Amino acid sequence: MHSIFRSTTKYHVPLTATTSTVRYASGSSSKRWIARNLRDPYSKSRSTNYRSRSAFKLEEINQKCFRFLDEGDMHTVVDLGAAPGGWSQVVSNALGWSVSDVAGEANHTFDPLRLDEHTNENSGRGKIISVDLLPVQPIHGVHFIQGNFHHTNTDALIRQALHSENNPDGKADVVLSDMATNVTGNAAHDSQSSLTICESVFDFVCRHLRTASEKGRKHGGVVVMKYFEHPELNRFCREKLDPNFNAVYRIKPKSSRAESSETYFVCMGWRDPPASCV
Ligand SMILES: C[S@@+](CC[C@H](N)C(=O)[O-])C[C@H]1O[C@@H](n2cnc3c(N)ncnc32)[C@H](O)[C@@H]1O
Repeated sequence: MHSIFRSTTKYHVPLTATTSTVRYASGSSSKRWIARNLRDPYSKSRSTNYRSRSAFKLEEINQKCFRFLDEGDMHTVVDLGAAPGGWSQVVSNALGWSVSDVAGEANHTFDPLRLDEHTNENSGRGKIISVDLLPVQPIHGVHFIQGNFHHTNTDALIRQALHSENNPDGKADVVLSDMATNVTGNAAHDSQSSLTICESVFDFVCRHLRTASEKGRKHGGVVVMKYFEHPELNRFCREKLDPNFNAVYRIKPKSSRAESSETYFVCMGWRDPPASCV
């Protein structure tokens, strides 16, 4: 069984805890945390499928938004804030790469630096470039870059990874961002960080996203980005997203905890980059 551990005050408690493991926890907050996870269908199913609960959010977004990841011409995806790798697993699956590593066995043999040698046996299409401050265990089809998304050298590494013989213009078909800074508990500070991330992701999109016309499809050139409510977000959406995409949706997946203000912008059909992008 694939189990992921979360640190509590005194003990490591498996997320896949069964009622028999509840006795290892101490303190009422640990008990509340375990009880919540036992009730949570997404945490339970995570033990057999994905590395993170977040993976279900992307699955749901994909289902609600024309299954954009399943389009046969979706080849190049950038996943920003990828650790521990749930979203990258969903994309790897959608692009037809083997997901045997989800069960753990392929982690020992797969070398992401030798993607070409694995192409035949896994028969996936395209490339997923995943970025995070934290390490991500190998996933088929994923080129992982450990670094700070805000740093120019990380951007240079992404640019380099995007360019290939099969992707000569070095553009991405999809940009995903589930990035979030550590929650401080200060709502004003946390939502300000979220706005800053959204603005940086938009700048990234300006540099790296393929347009709808380059794609030849109205909904081509897709961005999914997480945000937390902020008074300035409506302005950001009105000035940056609405004019530059053919459709912009705000989606709160069922798998996102109700008590969290996290929501996702799903932007489809990147128009020709605005003057402000240059
Ligand atoms: C909610 S987690 C992402 C979960 C992921 N989508 C999954 O399904 O496994 C947010 C991630 O954003 C990353 N992050 C936050 N700021 C970042 C930055 N400046 N550069 C790169 N990664 C960052 C964090 O390290 C964290 O792993």
